[in-house]
Amino acid sequence: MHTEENSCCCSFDDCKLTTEWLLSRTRHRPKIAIVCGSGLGLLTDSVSNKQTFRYEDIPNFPVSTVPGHEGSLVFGQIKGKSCVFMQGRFHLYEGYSLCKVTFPVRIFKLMGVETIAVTNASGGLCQDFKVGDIMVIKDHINLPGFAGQHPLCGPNDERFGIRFPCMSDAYSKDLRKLVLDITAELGYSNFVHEGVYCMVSGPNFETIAEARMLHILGSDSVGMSTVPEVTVAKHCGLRVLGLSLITNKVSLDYSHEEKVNHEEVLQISKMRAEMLKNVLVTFIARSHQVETINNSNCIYSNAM
Ligand SMILES: O=P(O)(O)O[C@@H]1C[C@H](O)[C@@H](CO)O1
Ligand code: HPA
Repeated sequence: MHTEENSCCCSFDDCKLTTEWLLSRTRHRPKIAIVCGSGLGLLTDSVSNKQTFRYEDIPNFPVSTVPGHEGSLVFGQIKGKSCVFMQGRFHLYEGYSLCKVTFPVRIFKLMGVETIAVTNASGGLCQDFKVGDIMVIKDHINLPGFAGQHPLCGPNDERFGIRFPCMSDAYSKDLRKLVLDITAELGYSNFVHEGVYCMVSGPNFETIAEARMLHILGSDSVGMSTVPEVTVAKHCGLRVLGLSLITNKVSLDYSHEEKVNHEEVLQISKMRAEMLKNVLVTFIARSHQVETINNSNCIYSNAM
């Protein structure tokens, strides 16, 4: 039920205030935003002219509570392109509403960002995937959304986007093609796949029966993030790229003895972050090759 109490804590005015706060403190005007998944904060290593804001210092921003999520917004340049990195994201299981979880995406939109690259760590359900592989997300299943945990529930603010956004093309086909070309050029093709990501709320990892169900439903990997951010990004007309690092194989078999844990997820992420960074650096340098979309969803058209 929608009441004042559970109404959106991130109104357009809240977003505007945060955006103006940031724009008045940085000269960077990024067109690309990158969300770093668990253990993937190292993706900012190649950024020059860095300017970092701790989340706790930014008005209205949530703070990171999960190990492997540093909690900083990093502005800078990669190959001359202005970008902004979320070094650490927010999750439903931390107790944040999905409105808070996705708040930074709307800030990026209001700052003038056009493309968002969302990364995550996930468990591989597809039996062909190996630990350390990269999955280019081609589609997702919003499992919490089926149960009403959805970032767009509540009054719709048309300044961000339309009431009933289409999600059949949430992950830009052109950006996916660009990344597949880049990974081929880098010689990574053997461990890069396209696939479907399924979001669960977490924080527990899946039971065997749940994992089997997700696999039958068509999920190639499972994780606890990304989908709300992508949904809000698509709602406000951002171009989306999603990259998932397969940090563990999800067990579909009761005889499987290995037990997944967050430390292992972080360890694999850190091991493979360099590879993902090479992909993203080239992607940032070349993303202008893909035409900017005609943003028909969002009437708030430019940075302030
Ligand atoms: O932020 P992401 O989706 O990369 O984090 C994954 C999902 C959980 O937060 C955590 C489990 O180890 O990693
Ligand atoms: N399940 C859910 N989330 C995850 C996993 C997993 O196996 N690995 C990393 N994030």
